[in-house]
Amino acid sequence: MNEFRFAEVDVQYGSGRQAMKAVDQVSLVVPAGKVVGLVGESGSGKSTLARAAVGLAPISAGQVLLDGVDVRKARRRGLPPPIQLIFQDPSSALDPRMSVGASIAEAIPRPVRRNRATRQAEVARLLELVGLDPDRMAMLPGLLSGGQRQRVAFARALAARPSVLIADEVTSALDVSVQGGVLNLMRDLQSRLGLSMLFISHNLAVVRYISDYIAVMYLGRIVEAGPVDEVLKDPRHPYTRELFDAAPHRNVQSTLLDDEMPAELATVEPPDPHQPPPGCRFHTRCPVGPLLRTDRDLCVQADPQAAAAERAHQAACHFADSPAGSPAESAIK
Ligand SMILES: Nc1ncnc2c1ncn2[C@@H]1O[C@H](COP(=O)(O)OP(=O)(O)OP(=O)(O)O)[C@@H](O)[C@H]1O
Repeated sequence: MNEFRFAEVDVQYGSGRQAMKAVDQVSLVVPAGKVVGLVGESGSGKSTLARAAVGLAPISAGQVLLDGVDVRKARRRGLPPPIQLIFQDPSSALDPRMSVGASIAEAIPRPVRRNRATRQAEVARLLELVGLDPDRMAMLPGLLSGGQRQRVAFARALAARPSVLIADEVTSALDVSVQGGVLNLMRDLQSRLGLSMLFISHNLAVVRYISDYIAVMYLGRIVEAGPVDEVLKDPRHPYTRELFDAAPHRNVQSTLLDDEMPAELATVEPPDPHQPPPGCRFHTRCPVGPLLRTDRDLCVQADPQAAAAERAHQAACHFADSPAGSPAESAIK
């Protein structure tokens, strides 16, 4: 089991004129035991979605479900949190004045934690699981390297025996030389423990390496999702293509429509998230719809939704299936 799902989730910050939906109607499935990579430019709402899953950002509509059950119910009942979020900066999860062992022990469920011997044994097991010598349990986190601290943060996350891990840019603050080791550890633990994982990263090569599926976020919405190789090979949303074009690893992108894409569009600032554009949110930056002059109104007026909720590879673009031709009926709400 362990199917993890965002069902039409909204997250709103502020109220009145300051109100802003950082996450808007997001539906996304992480199939049991699989990894979904979540990408999108800065400010698109990736971290907000992650934080909403663990109760750190306010869900104003929709639900986060684990095997069909609203995770807020488990939190209210005081059960061990089934979803664990690991941040970019491991220091935020570790108290610098607490030993590594004490930090991990704090997250161990009460029945195991209560007895000193079982607690120590569990801490040692968790440290070994993340490739650290159990002797390190007496050390303060400040004496460890960045990579080792991130491993301790994993151990602490795993102490609660979660079903789902959310990793938010977990390797981006690390030295390049240790990033590979930490990534391999994550992938190994995820498959060995059968965890479902949402993996947020700016690095497409890393996402491709670790993920089974990929979801692309733009201005609070998921605009494209599907099996990672399929989406990387044949991105159907113009935003996804632009994002991939900007990536240093050009082998992940399609050249579809490149000829029609004015170079300066890539530098256009994203719209104000307090006032997202009507219709398709990407139309102010999009090189496709506006070029097909007769259909421009469609992009400005109609909000494209991904076709069928469970379709394998989907893109929320009126022209997703027919970029140079007529609008794709199935993609229109
Ligand atoms: N606590 C908050 N209060 C108000 N607005 C917020 C808060 N946290 C984030 N935002 C806003 O919500 C939007 C989404 O931010 P978020 O950090 O989720 O994006 P992101 O895709 O994770 O970006 P990055 O890749 O830079 O981490 C942004 O416009 C941001 O300014």
